[in-house]
Amino acid sequence: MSIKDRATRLRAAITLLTEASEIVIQHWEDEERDSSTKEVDRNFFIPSYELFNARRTIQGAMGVCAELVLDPRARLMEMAAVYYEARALHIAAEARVADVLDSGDHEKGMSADDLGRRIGIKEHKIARVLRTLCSAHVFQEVSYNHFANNVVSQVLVANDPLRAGILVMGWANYTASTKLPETLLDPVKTQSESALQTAFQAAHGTQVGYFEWMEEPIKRNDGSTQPKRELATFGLAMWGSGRAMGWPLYYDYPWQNLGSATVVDVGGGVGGFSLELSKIHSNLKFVIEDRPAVLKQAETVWNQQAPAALQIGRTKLLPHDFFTDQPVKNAEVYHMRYIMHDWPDEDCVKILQAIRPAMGPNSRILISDAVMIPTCRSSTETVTPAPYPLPANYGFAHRFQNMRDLNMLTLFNGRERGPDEWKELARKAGLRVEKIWECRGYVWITEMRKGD
Ligand SMILES: C[S@@+](CC[C@H](N)C(=O)[O-])C[C@H]1O[C@@H](n2cnc3c(N)ncnc32)[C@H](O)[C@@H]1O
Repeated sequence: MSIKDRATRLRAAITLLTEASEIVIQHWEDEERDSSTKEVDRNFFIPSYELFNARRTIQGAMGVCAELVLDPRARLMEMAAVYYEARALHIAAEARVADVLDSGDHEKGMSADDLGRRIGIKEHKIARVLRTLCSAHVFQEVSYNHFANNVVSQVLVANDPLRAGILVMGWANYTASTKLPETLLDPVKTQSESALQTAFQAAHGTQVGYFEWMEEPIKRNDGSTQPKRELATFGLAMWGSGRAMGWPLYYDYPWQNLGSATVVDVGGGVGGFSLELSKIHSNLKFVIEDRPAVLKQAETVWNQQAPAALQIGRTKLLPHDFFTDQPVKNAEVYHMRYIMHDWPDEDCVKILQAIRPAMGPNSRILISDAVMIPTCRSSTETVTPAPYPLPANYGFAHRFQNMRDLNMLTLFNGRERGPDEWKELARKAGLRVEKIWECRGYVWITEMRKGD
């Protein structure tokens, strides 16, 4: 790239940064004006489309600046070590550091000594873990060796679902990721599309799939058994990551037009998606389908959060294996969040084919998963690309989707899919993609209808 091209790209990125920053500042000012009348809960905040675009533009422009301005060798070395940031966050979540700091003096912070004593980690070690996170703008060091929450770490306070989401990424998933390089470089395994020949099986020394493995109890030395921590935490983690990454799903699909329709939440887990949706749209009815062990947890969650829904039958819990015929016929919605990305194509087609015969003329399948967009531009784009000089998918703003895609590859030989891949899956199952609903977050909704 010539110096002239490089300068043109950098200037264009800075112009985007400046313009998008003004939109963000305008939004802050509007929010400050409104704050006297309504309080904003950060957990449930949804940006306007303008703010959403400004945010991803800023993130994308930061990526262009990193590419053009930073020393490439140093950048690669930094990237090779970035998993330590994830480890540091994991430690902070495991030890509930955000909650402990919240119980102390918010202005002066808590000394590493005091914090270390409370959480059982030696003082200089927790200080270094937290300083790693402070450099990444999570937590703040208010004076030397004194730490407090910042606007980012504050969202972890009293937030068990979000904490669970972080822990699940850091336990079995992280361990599995250590075997991804050798699994991809193995001449046999690299050709496999099987959910039973992945880095996950190699790392955990098992023959079974992720969900079955989770349900296998751990044997204690005295011969007794205990459930895996992943099993106890997974449902909560899905709820937490759904709240963190997928809140716009409730607003960017016209649920309000569905009246008193039935939403069948296929593989619905503890029903986190349905629970939140039920609070916003009070006429919708729900059937949550999953494996029996998970539905036991769902019962506990619903009894705590919305007991009346179970009592009056507005929400039903139905054990169901989604590879077998869908038992609820003619529902308006068959919804699947974070299901299809867990499975290779062949299995996804089977899951869709098992629903299709139950569908009536007004039924639709709604798939809540990421929609992958390549970094390059093409002439047949179905999704509006980011402005020049950003990569078509906003680059840095698409990194989490790419990381999740690799997480799916690691655990299941699954994948996050792009528009053409969704169309192909639908076609193979006798369905068609009606519309991809672009939501203001990491997860979008792909709507499928019967193909005929
Ligand atoms: C990634 S989680 C998503 C849970 C839920 N949809 C959500 O978003 O919170 C995948 C879910 O699929 C369920 N699952 C896996 N295999 C299944 C099967 N054969 N039949 C029904 N559910 C299954 C798991 O128990 C788990 O709850």
